[in-house]
Amino acid sequence: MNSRSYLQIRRIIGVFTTRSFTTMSTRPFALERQFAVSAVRRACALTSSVFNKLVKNETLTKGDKSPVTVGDYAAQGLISIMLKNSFPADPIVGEEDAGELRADEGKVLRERIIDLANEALVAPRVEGDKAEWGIGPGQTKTTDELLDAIDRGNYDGGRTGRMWTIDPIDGTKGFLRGEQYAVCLSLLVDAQVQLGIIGCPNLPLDLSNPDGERGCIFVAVRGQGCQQIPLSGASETTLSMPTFTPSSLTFLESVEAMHSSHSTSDIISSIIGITRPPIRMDSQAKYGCLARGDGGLYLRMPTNAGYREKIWDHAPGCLLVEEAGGIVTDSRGLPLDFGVGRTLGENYGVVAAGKEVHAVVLDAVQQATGVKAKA
Ligand SMILES: Nc1ncnc2c1ncn2[C@@H]1O[C@H](COP(=O)(O)O)[C@@H](OP(=O)(O)O)[C@H]1O
Ligand SMILES: [Mg+2]
Repeated sequence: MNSRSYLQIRRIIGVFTTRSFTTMSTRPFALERQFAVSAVRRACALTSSVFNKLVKNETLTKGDKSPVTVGDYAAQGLISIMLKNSFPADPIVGEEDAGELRADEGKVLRERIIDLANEALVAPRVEGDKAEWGIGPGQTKTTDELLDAIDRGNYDGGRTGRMWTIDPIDGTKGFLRGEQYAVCLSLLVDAQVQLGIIGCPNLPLDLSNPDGERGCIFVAVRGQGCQQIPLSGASETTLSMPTFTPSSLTFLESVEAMHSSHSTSDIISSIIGITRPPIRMDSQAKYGCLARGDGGLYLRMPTNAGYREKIWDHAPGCLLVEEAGGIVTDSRGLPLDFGVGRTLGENYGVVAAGKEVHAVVLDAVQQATGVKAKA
């Protein structure tokens, strides 16, 4: 066989295998999963670039949150543009809206955001990316198109139909500290999370080796398990939560004591007999870590009775843990309800743990907080 016909055969095989994976797959939500991995990978590259350009190399005045604002808007714009091209009928519950950017005072931020979003949109396509998603060379968008895309995140949520949630930079405080943050996306159908995905550009693949390789995507489709995909391009692994005894648990919790009461977690921990110090980490990276076996327990105990948890802060992570074999409830033992609207409604905290220990932990949570079990 001459080299030309060999190359032609290789091309045909290549086309056939790509098509058989993307369009002939019968797995539910196969296209959505492929899309979500592509969108989150691109958004992770964007947020890493924001960190390197605007946080690491600029002297920020204390309290200056502009880099995270730029990253938040640009990443939501990027994902929303891709969603509009891919699943145009699906509404979006996104953390950001473009109101402030449209005002004259928003001009400087707006220009930075448009540049960053366009830079991310035109980056070359990699395996799994589709041109029809609006990505690749030449796919720049105008300012109005991007602002409109950001504003597509204003859906009110609810109990019926398909909808996506976007948290473009979850763990904004961790992002600014150069620690953990996550790009989070989920697909809900009739208030059930069917697909959850979070990209964690700074997360060590192995928490016990913090100087080792960093950066991964966690993805789960309901009924299809939870996988970890290294951002380096190495192949994915399926995750399952190991079995813990109550006293062998280490609990994961927020770095910010305003987001989750450290003192309540301490009381719960001593009731259970946990002796190890907590792993404190920003963002939904906690759910991904729990799914892959780090710690065994994630506690989020309310600090402010008036605060309503947002659905984009929990929908993706919740499915990751459930698909890895864990249980996620509130402090009453009820499943998190993603059908109330943009928030989880009444705030009763989050208790995420392995099947074997969840009941013991829940009992300790109820003793410590006085919250009553479900009727
Ligand atoms: N008082 C409060 N109680 C609980 N969560 C809060 C809160 N104030 C803000 N948050 C949420 O906590 C998220 C971060 O969670 P964590 O502490 O686990 O990193 C924030 O997401 P953003 O960083 O996307 O704004 C924000 O939505
Ligand atoms: Mg968030």
